[in-house]
Amino acid sequence: MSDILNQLDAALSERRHADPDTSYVASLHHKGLNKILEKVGEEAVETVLAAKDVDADPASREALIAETADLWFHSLVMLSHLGLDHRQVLDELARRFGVSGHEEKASRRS
Ligand SMILES: N=c1c2ncn([C@@H]3O[C@H](COP(=O)(O)OP(=O)(O)OP(=O)(O)O)[C@@H](O)[C@H]3O)c2ncn1[C@@H]1O[C@H](COP(=O)(O)O)[C@@H](O)[C@H]1O
Repeated sequence: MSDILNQLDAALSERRHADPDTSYVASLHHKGLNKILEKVGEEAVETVLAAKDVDADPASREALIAETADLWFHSLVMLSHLGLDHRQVLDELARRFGVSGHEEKASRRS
């Protein structure tokens, strides 16, 4: 999985300073953080709406996969805009791996 994430992050760095008229990634950076965050929020809502349809219509699984890809993509653009990339997120997931969410939450109270 991280092969495509590595490739995508390299493409995001490379396209950041491209011509906004020919690069969607460059156009997002050009419009700034607020526009990128707006897209992340919009894609998150579209992902939730697509997921709600899956029980009633299994064919909408493809729409859910596409919306989730849009959400991940725009989240990667957000990280890139702020000087971060997917590796820090994967490291954080690795750090949490095997730690029960209930246990972790309880440890925050003590
Ligand atoms: N993975 C993606 C990717 N996923 C989604 N999108 C774009 O994200 C946009 C989201 O769609 P929307 O319908 O929400 O957007 P919209 O309605 O056009 O946007 P608004 O004007 O309403 O804000 C579409 O334009 C998609 O084409 C992506 N654009 C680029 N990439 C990757 O980024 C690379 C560089 O792209 P460019 O910078 O465009 O060369 C590409 O080679 C791909 O690998």
